Parts: sequence; C-alpha cells; structure tokens
Amino acid sequence: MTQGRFIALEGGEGVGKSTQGRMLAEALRTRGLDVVTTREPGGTLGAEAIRAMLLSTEGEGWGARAEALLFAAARADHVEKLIRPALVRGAWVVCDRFVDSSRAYQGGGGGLSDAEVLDLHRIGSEGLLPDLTILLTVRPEVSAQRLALRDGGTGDRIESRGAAYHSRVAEAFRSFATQNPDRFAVIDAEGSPDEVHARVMTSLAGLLA
Ligand SMILES: Nc1ncnc2c1ncn2[C@@H]1O[C@H](COP(=O)(O)OP(=O)(O)O)[C@@H](O)[C@H]1O
Ligand SMILES: Cc1cn([C@H]2C[C@H](O)[C@@H](COP(=O)(O)OP(=O)(O)O)O2)c(=O)[nH]c1=O
Repeated sequence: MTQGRFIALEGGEGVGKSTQGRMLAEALRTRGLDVVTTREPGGTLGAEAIRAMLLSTEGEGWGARAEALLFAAARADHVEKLIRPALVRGAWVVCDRFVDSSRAYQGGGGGLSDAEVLDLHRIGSEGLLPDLTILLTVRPEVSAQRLALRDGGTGDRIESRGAAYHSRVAEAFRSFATQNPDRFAVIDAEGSPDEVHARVMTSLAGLLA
C-alpha cells in the first residue's frame, strides 16, 4: 500500500484554493493515487453543521473564543471521521484549509494567541499537521476581483470583515510559512489556473518522488 499524504491549501478568500485543489486532485488521480478531496470548516456531516452555524450571517454572531472552539470542534470531527481513516488506508487527502486558517483568522486576525489556537488543535485533533501546506498568495486587488466575479459581492460572516482584518490574516499566513519552511510551500497564485497548477505540482515533487 502506498503511503497516505495530507496536503492542505491555505490563503485568503478568492486566491484560488478550491480551483487548485480540484486540479491537484485530478493530477494525483491520473497518477493512479487514491485521493480524497475535502474542505474546512466541513467535510463531515457534523462539521458541515458547525460550518453553517459559523458562516451564516443571521443572528448575533460568535465571540472570538466561541468561534475558535467551534472551528476546532469541526476540525476534530473531520480529522477523526474522514482525514485519519483516509490516511490510514493509504489515500492522499487534499484539504481546502486546515489548522493554519484557525491560526491566521482566530489567532492573527482574531484575538486569541497562536499558542491558544494550537492548544485547541492539540486537544481537538491530537495536533495533526499536513505533510505539506500550500499557501497561495495574490495581491489583495486580485483576490477582490476574483471574489467579485464568483460571489458578486455577497460575503459570508468572516469574508465580510474589513480590509484591516484580512490584511492581518494574510500577514499571519506569511509569517507561519517563514517560521516553518519545511512544512509550507508559498506559491504565487497570480496568472492562469494552469500556470498556478504547474507551480503547485513543482512544490509537490519531493512528496511524489
Ligand atoms: N488563476 C486564476 N485566474 C483567474 N481566476 C481564477 C483563478 N483561480 C481561480 N479563479 C476564479 O476565482 C474565483 C475564486 O477562486 P476559488 O478557487 O473559489 O478560490 P478560494 O477557494 O481560494 O476562495 C472563482 O470564480 C475561480 O473560478
Ligand atoms: C478553516 C477555517 C476557516 N475560516 C474562515 C475563512 C473563510 O472566511 C471562511 C470559509 O472558508 P471558505 O469557504 O474556504 O472560504 P473561501 O472559499 O472564500 O476561501 O472560514 C476561519 O476563520 N478559521 C478556520 O479555521
């Protein structure tokens, strides 16, 4: 049995994570690999239910601590029921966002410390980390343009937070990648989907060898 690998795609909204996740999964399947694609928050029934509670724009919203706990709870269910079993059977898991999103949004952008977010992850998901985290980066005006085309200006609860929040998030992602160069690949996600996909495949060369 081949060894299962866990790949996460990270970055702000509209950088192209879902698009690149689909293209990556297809390329891996072409190589004969068993591939599971999934996303956070979500991926299991329980985690999708929590996603709806987190991202709905109705009601009064969550405080920073409750929000961080809910993301961690969704992840715990996702890791236990979908990600770990897939890795154990030797599949590759391609996940749209993982714990670095919590570190960037609930930590860097939000109000909890990085250590607190990592504690929640240790308790919820036994600290599971991806083999490779692909951080897609574009200039803010490029993601804004892509989001306008995709969503026509209707953001979810978190997407609709201001530019200052999203710039703290982007800065946090960049600093995690600088601190953990072995675990991260930072990829320029401007250019056509095919051009970005080629960069993604280059970043995976070590794992595919
Ligand atoms: N390289 C690209 N160039 C132009 N548009 C893109 C590119 N990648 C994705 N898009 C488009 O931009 C929008 C956001 O992409 P998406 O993959 O949904 O991003 P994310 O998952 O990061 O929010 C979608 O409408 C998608 O079709
Ligand atoms: C996984 C995760 C997502 N989020 C946020 C980021 C997004 O604004 C939102 C939903 O993610 P997503 O649907 O991936 O948004 P997009 O495709 O536009 O990038 O949840 C967190 O704040 N913390 C987390 O741990």
